[in-house]
Amino acid sequence: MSATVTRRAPGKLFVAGEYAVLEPGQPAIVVALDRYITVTVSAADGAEVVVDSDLLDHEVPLHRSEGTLYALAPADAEHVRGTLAHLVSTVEVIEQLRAEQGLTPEPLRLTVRSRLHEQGSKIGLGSSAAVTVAATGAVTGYYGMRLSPEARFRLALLASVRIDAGPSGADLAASTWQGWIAYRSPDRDALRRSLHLRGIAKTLRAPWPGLSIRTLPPPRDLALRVGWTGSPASTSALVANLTAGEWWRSSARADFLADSERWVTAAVRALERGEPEALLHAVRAARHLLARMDADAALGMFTERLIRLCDTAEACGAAAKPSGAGGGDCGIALLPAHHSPSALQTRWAEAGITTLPLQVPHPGTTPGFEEHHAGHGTPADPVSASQRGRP
Ligand SMILES: Nc1ncnc2c1ncn2[C@@H]1O[C@H](COP(=O)(O)OP(=O)(O)O)[C@@H](O)[C@H]1O
Ligand SMILES: C[C@@](O)(CCOP(=O)(O)OP(=O)(O)O)CC(=O)O
Repeated sequence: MSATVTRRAPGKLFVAGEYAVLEPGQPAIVVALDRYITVTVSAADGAEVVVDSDLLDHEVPLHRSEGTLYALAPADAEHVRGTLAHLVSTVEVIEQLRAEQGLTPEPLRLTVRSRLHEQGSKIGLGSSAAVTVAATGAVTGYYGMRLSPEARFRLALLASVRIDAGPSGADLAASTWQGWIAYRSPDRDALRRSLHLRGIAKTLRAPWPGLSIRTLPPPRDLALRVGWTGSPASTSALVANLTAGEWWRSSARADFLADSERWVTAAVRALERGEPEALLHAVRAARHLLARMDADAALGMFTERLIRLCDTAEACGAAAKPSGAGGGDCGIALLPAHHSPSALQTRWAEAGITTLPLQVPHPGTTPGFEEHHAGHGTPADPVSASQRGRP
């Protein structure tokens, strides 16, 4: 009998700095929420790797060839680079790291259960990050690799970058450390090049200029409320539109980045100093900045429903904004303690917005994340970290 390892990782929302954080070194604030994806790894039977995800109606058996996973059944090939892409890339990255150290892979069975979807539809809390972080923890745990949270975060970002160097990784940081996080992204294109040129271990150990991750105190005297528009949005389509458009190459982008840095920094300072009024002001400024960018770039971030979500929350005394890429998904409101959450919930319901009953989990208390630590620079050396064949 082999050991079974289970890890869970939470979803997240952006508080400020979305889009700007795509630029290496630009800051954002993200927050983890208490809806999780759980990944369990055990010994596979009948195939080298078997994936059982609740996004598919059947298990997918895979085989390995030179560090890459392939579907055994031709009909499953689309899933390997589609629905299962994040899981598959995570396993490949970890096994390639082990291969660089002369360690052979084991038969693996991955079982994935998500609370980040409702009736097969994502609710906009970052399921790709949660599944990648949970799978990184479960697979490295199964292989007996004792890695720091930063090493696991870096592995998760490399798994993500192999699929698409676009995403900033802020969601992976929130999912890894939980609580409120200040994040600046590394250059993901450079990481991708480094993976090709130098392999996994050297890339993990190298400095990642631009990357910074810091835990923040939660806001004082303000409640975070989450409103769901009910319509899923495609982050990758919105980001692709923005980066392909004229605005991306205009001077307006540089102004946007400077203003975003200013307001995210103000929000970070307000959190650190426990100044609710300053935080509300910064969140409102971040909303208006995004609205201007949206109009200038003709992006489609602020849908009618997201505007209603924000305006209704403001009328109830909160500061509100869309969270993340927009175009649907969720918005957030920071509601001063002396205002009624039930009044906001009622007004949101009248405006067609569902209040999601979410809380921010306390950092470090969730099984699977041993430390409440976020740092800069290089992680604990993942290569010399103790590794066994199987626990
Ligand atoms: N339950 C799950 N099982 C396997 N993979 C998942 C699961 N949930 C999410 N994923 C991965 O995350 C991807 C969704 O990412 P994305 O479209 O960016 O949504 P989100 O905004 O929720 O992150 C899926 O295509 C899949 O690769
Ligand atoms: C535009 C962004 O800065 C924020 C997107 O945030 P979302 O929360 O919309 O993303 P998903 O996790 O895919 O739901 C892109 C990024 O940071 O990668």
